[in-house]
Amino acid sequence: MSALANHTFAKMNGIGNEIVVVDLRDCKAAVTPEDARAVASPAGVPYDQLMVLQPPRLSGTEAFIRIYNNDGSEAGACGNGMRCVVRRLFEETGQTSATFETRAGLLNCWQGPAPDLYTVDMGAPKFGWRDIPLAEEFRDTRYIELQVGPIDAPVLHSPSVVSMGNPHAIFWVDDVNAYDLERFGPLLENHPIFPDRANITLAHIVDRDHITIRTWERGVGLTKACGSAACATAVAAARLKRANRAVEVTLPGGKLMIEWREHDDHVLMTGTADFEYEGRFDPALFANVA
Ligand SMILES: N[C@H](CCC[C@H](N)C(=O)O)C(=O)O
Repeated sequence: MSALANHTFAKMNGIGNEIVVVDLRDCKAAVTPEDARAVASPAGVPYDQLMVLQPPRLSGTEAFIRIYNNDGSEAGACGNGMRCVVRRLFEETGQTSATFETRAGLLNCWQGPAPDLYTVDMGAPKFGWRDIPLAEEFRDTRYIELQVGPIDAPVLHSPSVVSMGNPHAIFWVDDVNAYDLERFGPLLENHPIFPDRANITLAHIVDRDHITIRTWERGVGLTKACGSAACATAVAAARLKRANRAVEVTLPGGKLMIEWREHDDHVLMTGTADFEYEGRFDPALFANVA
């Protein structure tokens, strides 16, 4: 029987990124990729990421969080999902700050700078080709040799690559809506240069304080928002010296404030998180899951 059968969940969203939060801290069983796919099935609850709270493994942390994409794959980071988890927990407990463990490391989160805003310290970005990871060595990950379209007239080319606990490729363009991301997204997500696949973002630097993005998410597809992509893009733009270290990022579903802090190299992501409804998983959903 699935750990999720009959369990309650919260359907939330982080500026349109569809999130399901499940608290399994009272339960030893873990969620499997098959469970995650069953939840995403037509009879289930539509989501981009399923955020599962498991019992804490480290003292001082609230939970060990596992993050599933709707294809059942697991992600090391999900910025929008973390804000949803944080809002849910803070409303239950009255806390205003907390630390969580994810596969990518420890995340400090707090309410603020306004009551409806939540900030996640996403940790330090990584730029090494093995860290991202890339299949072969690239010394300068500010631009890598990768393109789609005709060889002498590429449609998209030379992305910046960054790990925010998950892999991101950012293509710099003049208009994020001028490209068929549904067509190029899957090609780039699954390109052999990305052994763990990658989240694919189109980014337009409006000015030094403002960037617009659109993202094809690994394991999901087009989403209204991807928090870690906003972080990766802000960092990549600052690294190219084309934007300030604190920027506003506009995504199809809303906006996020991103700051790449100088003193500790950490990236802070601030935005809203919305609660939609609560439910209980129908055990029939998992009938075919071993
Ligand atoms: N929506 C997420 C990212 C999900 C990550 C994922 N698609 C992957 O890396 O596999 C965010 O707000 O950061």
